[in-house]
Amino acid sequence: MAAPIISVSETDKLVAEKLCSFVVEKANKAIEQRGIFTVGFSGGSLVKYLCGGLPGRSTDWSKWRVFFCDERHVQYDSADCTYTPYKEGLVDKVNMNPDNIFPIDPSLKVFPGDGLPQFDMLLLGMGPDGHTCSLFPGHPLLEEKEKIVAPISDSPKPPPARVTMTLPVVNNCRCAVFASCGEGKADMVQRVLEGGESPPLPAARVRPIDGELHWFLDAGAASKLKHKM
Ligand SMILES: O=C(O)[C@H](O)[C@@H](O)[C@H](O)[C@H](O)COP(=O)(O)O
Repeated sequence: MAAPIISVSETDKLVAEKLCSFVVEKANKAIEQRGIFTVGFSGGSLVKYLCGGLPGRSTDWSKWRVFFCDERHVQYDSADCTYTPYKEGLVDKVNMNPDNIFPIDPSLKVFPGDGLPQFDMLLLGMGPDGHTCSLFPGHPLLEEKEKIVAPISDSPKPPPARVTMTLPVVNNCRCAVFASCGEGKADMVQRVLEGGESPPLPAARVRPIDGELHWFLDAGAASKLKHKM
């Protein structure tokens, strides 16, 4: 398991800029090597970073396949939906074929465990409690080993009903990327990256087995790290 590669930028705008350059660089390498780039998006601030920074970049969007690390169990027209702002803020803007973005189907109830998919990249956020995807501290889903996607009905972060990738899928990716900004995340970033807690916080459990792990932070979120980058 590779050690996390931490990049600190002064502001969240610079984080988004650096993050999007990194995503496109990895996408173009994947397309060159395997003809396709499979990526998972998360909700929260990442929507703003990616929709703000990806349109206009030089990549073959027809080779992208977009999935979701987690999604709220709401209809597509709900303000809580993660898919819709990406559809409007990225897919439609770059004329990506809508057939190449795979929203969670809210009508599905069971997510049978298939073979473990390997994503080229999973783009993750971290909540103030150290959650990532919809995997929350102390939640039994953290121990899920069979399902590749699982429902949760008691998310402490509203809305309560969500579906999420599980850790076996997340840790099977080629490259896991966190983007976290703001002083409000500083304590948790320090605990996740330097705390070595047991049991580990959800975001600290993201350690791709054969993949890379990157953290893009702004100065605020990195301000409590003891080992300055
Ligand atoms: O749909 C969601 O709620 C997200 O997938 C969630 O895991 C998010 O990434 C974190 O809560 C961080 O969100 P912020 O970066 O906005 O704090």
